[in-house]
Amino acid sequence: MGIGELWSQLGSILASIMFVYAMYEQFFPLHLRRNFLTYTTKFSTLFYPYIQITFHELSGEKLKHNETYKIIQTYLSSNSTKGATKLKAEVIKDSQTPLVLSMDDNQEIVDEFNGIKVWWSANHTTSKSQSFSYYPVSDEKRFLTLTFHKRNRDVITTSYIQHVLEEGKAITTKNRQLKLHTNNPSDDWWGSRISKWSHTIFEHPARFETLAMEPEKKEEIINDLVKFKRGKEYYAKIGKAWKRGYLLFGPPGTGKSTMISAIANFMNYDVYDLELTTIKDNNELKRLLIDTSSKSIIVIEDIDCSLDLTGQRKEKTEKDENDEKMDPIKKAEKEEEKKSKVTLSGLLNFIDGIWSACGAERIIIFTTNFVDKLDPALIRRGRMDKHIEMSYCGYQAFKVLARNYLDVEFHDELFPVIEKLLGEINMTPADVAENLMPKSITEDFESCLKNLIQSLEIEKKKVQDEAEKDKQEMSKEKEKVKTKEKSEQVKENGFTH
Ligand SMILES: Nc1ncnc2c1ncn2[C@@H]1O[C@H](COP(=O)(O)OP(=O)(O)OP(=O)(O)O)[C@@H](O)[C@H]1O
Ligand SMILES: [Mg+2]
Repeated sequence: MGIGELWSQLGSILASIMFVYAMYEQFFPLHLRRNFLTYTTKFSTLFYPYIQITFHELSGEKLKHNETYKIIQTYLSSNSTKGATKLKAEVIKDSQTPLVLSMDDNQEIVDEFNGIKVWWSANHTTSKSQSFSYYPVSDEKRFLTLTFHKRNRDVITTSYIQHVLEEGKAITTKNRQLKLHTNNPSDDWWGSRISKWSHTIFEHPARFETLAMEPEKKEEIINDLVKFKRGKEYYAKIGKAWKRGYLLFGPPGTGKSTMISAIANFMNYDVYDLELTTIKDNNELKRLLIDTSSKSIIVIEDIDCSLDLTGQRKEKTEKDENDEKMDPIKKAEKEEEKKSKVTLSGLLNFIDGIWSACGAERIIIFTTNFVDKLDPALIRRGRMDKHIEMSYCGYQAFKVLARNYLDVEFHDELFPVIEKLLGEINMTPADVAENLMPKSITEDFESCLKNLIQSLEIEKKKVQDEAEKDKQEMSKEKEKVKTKEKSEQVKENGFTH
């Protein structure tokens, strides 16, 4: 029997004595009864050296589930499996560890904080009231009791409870299954009953360890993210909303989307994939933002194709040139997007307007293939705090892919050849990865490396041929100019040399 339980039993004995006393109350005058009660209460608090705090499962008039109770339960579940002898198993929704063990009723566990011992017990009471109510009320009321010594009152009520809540929240976040949200077309937002976002479980396997890029650059991004995650006090101190913007830019297939997944897994954040095309106006954009949760990444992919944000300060010829380079799917999407009335200023407000500070710990990521074409206002520092270039595959990035795809760290003969070729040829990590992938289960790693070398050589030849062609055309062009100049000279002077 734990100390908390012992004292609560002593309390019940005292209550029984008082009950017996009440039965005989008619034999005692009122003033004597009052004095007796006052002195017994004083007596018990004088000698009872412990304080108890209870946390109820249901709270408020409508008996809603109490968030604090759940958080404490999560905190205790990581300790209770060690301390309690009777455990309760529960299935938790949206958790990576669906079966959670917690201490059963009337069990007690001991916790320690800065050398101070505290006791937690799980209890319940069963009410006998049968009153009719519109809100179905459970007869059983559960609560957790925290017992500690009076002398530790300050530490427990301030630091310890705070520590329990923070730890509990962190465990909940860690065990939580990540979600990928996409915005529903506003025509479907029926009043407030249909959610603005739909979600699915986010299970992308991308990690920073499997992301192919230069190690120093990767390290820099990881450090930036860690600093951001731990930056609650810092952001409060400098008076800035706790959010950070990343702009990922680079050619198709260099890993921008993969990087977003790696960031989500690393930070343990939900992803909100914002499809601007289905948003009718700035007001809808604002409503969507308000409906996102903290600890999340809001992503706008291919911002250059989203709306006409890029076209506002762009000359027509440049635009046409981009449209030609763009793949047909993106082009069709762009046409569709023109229906939306979201404007550049609406988007800027979305990023750093006054209501973008509702909720905290959020990362906003834009991706683009054409960074130079974006409106500078959209990507200036402070909005997009970090600009990350995702580039063609270098040797270090190739080594990561070779490890991922072939489990090979080095090859004396083939790695140096690949290093040289990657120095000469631009190939995206997506293409390198495709070449490294074994084409059959019998294909060995050497053959895959040779496939890559072959593709790089074909690419090199193509580049050389094109350069040669360009050179020839240039000299033809020069020749033409020369001949033209000569014939003009002849016309002017009326003779030839
Ligand atoms: N840096 C990388 N590291 C690991 N894998 C990569 C990397 N870049 C590309 N890949 C591989 O190539 C595929 C395509 O990459 P991804 O979709 O991330 O490119 P992207 O830059 O987003 O392209 P787009 O501009 O067309 O959207 C990925 O599924 C991944 O397998
Ligand atoms: Mg992408």
